Amino acid sequence: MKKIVLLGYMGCGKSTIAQNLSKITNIPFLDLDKCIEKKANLSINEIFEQHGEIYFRKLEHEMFLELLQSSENTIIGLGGGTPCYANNHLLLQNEDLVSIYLKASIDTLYNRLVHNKSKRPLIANMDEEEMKEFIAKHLFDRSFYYNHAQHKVVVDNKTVDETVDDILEILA
Ligand SMILES: Nc1ncnc2c1ncn2[C@@H]1O[C@H](COP(=O)(O)OP(=O)(O)O)[C@@H](O)[C@H]1O
Ligand SMILES: O=C(O)C1=C[C@@H](OP(=O)(O)O)[C@@H](O)[C@H](O)C1
Ligand SMILES: [Mg+2]
Repeated sequence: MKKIVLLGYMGCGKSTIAQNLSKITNIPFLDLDKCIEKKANLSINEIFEQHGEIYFRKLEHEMFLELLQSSENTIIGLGGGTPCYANNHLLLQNEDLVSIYLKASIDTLYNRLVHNKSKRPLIANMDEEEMKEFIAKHLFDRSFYYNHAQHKVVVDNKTVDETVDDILEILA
């Protein structure tokens, strides 16, 4: 069994879907952000505030490598920016893993993130108008990296279970 890596923009459902996929498959799930928080003993917000984004990206790259190098079978939920720094996108094409881009539209992302921004330092201080514009531009910039995933699942208008089923079909 290969490691399963879920990627995509903030709010596309990486953490939620990884957790549910884990319940169904009995494959343990690791959230990259949670692993970074545990190792640094700081929340993602605190890392950004106290050390800045560049430092966070360094920790993120190191933790991604660490998780990939472990021999354990796992489902890994990345952070939204993980594929976009330190050439992490090239690791998505490694044959030892299955990488899946959870693709969501700007509207889906906006509707989820507008009520869920406080723990996401990149958008935490934006008003609604700013956020919509930011997501549109940022998603466009990042799509190049997300498109390095081996597989893509469109998540718009799907329940968690429906998205999990789509992933199970890829893994079958
Ligand atoms: N169909 C769905 N699939 C995934 N998440 C959903 C869905 N509908 C609503 N949500 C909500 O959207 C948010 C997705 O956030 P999260 O799983 O943390 O995404 P990510 O880790 O990609 O940032 C959660 O609050 C989740 O409850
Ligand atoms: O898109 C990003 O650059 C980030 C996404 C976050 O993860 P989620 O996508 O799970 O919110 C977290 O890693 C950090 O706030 C930066
Ligand atoms: Mg997450």
